[in-house]
Amino acid sequence: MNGPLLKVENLTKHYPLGAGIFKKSIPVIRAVEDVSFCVEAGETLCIVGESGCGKSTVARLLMRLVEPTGGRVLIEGTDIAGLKKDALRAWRRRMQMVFQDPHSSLNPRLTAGQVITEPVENFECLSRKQRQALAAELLRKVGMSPEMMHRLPSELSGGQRQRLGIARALSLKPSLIIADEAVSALDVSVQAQILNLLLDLQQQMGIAFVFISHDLGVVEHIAHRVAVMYLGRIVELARSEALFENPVHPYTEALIAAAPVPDPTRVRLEVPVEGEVPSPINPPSGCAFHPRCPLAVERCRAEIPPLVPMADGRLVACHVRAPATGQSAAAANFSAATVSAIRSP
Ligand SMILES: Nc1ncnc2c1ncn2[C@@H]1O[C@H](COP(=O)(O)OP(=O)(O)OP(=O)(O)O)[C@@H](O)[C@H]1O
Repeated sequence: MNGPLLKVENLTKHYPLGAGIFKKSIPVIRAVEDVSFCVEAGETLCIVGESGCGKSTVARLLMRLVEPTGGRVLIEGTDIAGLKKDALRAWRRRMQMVFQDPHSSLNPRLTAGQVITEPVENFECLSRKQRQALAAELLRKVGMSPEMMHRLPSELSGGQRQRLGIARALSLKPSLIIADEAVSALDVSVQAQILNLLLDLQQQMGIAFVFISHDLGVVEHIAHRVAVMYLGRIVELARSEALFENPVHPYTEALIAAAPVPDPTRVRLEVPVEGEVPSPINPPSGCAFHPRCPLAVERCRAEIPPLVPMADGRLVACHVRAPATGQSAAAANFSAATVSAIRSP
């Protein structure tokens, strides 16, 4: 395969606030603004940021559950917006989603076996025997006993329900799984089991993940690369180790400073982020982070900083820490191309 599995170019989503008849310009919620990134086969890209920064909207745009206001999503080079019925169905097999709340995302009237085989049966007819064999195989794959196939979701624990959601996502042998806060509702020990299961499945089946989380501990455990979002925009995109060892954007630095430190040898940064996330209806001028940023200068109030490539390949949008030079600004104008430059090996 040439090029990345998933390429997102300048993706934008604005939700109109009402439909005023007399107003020429309707106010909008700027949920996602000019977001670009790629995901390689077998890679995990985590998207992090505070509540409301647009993470779930990115997930919904990737799955084409909502239409973008601008930008494109390409799977193996094909723009999903242009796909017609059959091609869209075929593409949907390749990308599956695992949701935060396995309880509400599983049909309570179907047995675990039916939940697992339902997506496949949308594409092909299975005999009773084939259904049972598939359900048993996938239950084993996610560490559950095949006997569980006769249980209803309400008869399973939270961790078992999330395993079931993963088994269902695996049934179509996807190349990419979008996991939106997939472990947030679980106890810490169950979270660790599910994360390790996802890592094992990635190794066995070469699945790529876009993993959305607000929990930096989880992200550090599983990410190859991390995109940090603030008020709809990516402000830093870097390899995971580099990001956690040496965050460059002041917002990334503050997020890491505010996270609990499981490793006692790591020195906690001093200034956690203060203040509220501003409204996405009327975001601050220039860099949206400037009202909360200890480093803000006049330029931050006036100009939106472009994502600029740094010496180690990461991308940072900050006038102070990553000022755009003539050359880097030219590269940043082609942000999608720039993002491709730091694809995983
Ligand atoms: N269907 C919608 N209609 C209007 N506004 C929406 C809609 N969906 C999301 N938003 C708004 O878009 C912004 C981004 O929301 P989104 O759910 O993507 O953020 P998030 O980072 O996933 O937050 P959380 O971690 O709390 O789920 C928020 O201001 C939200 O209120």
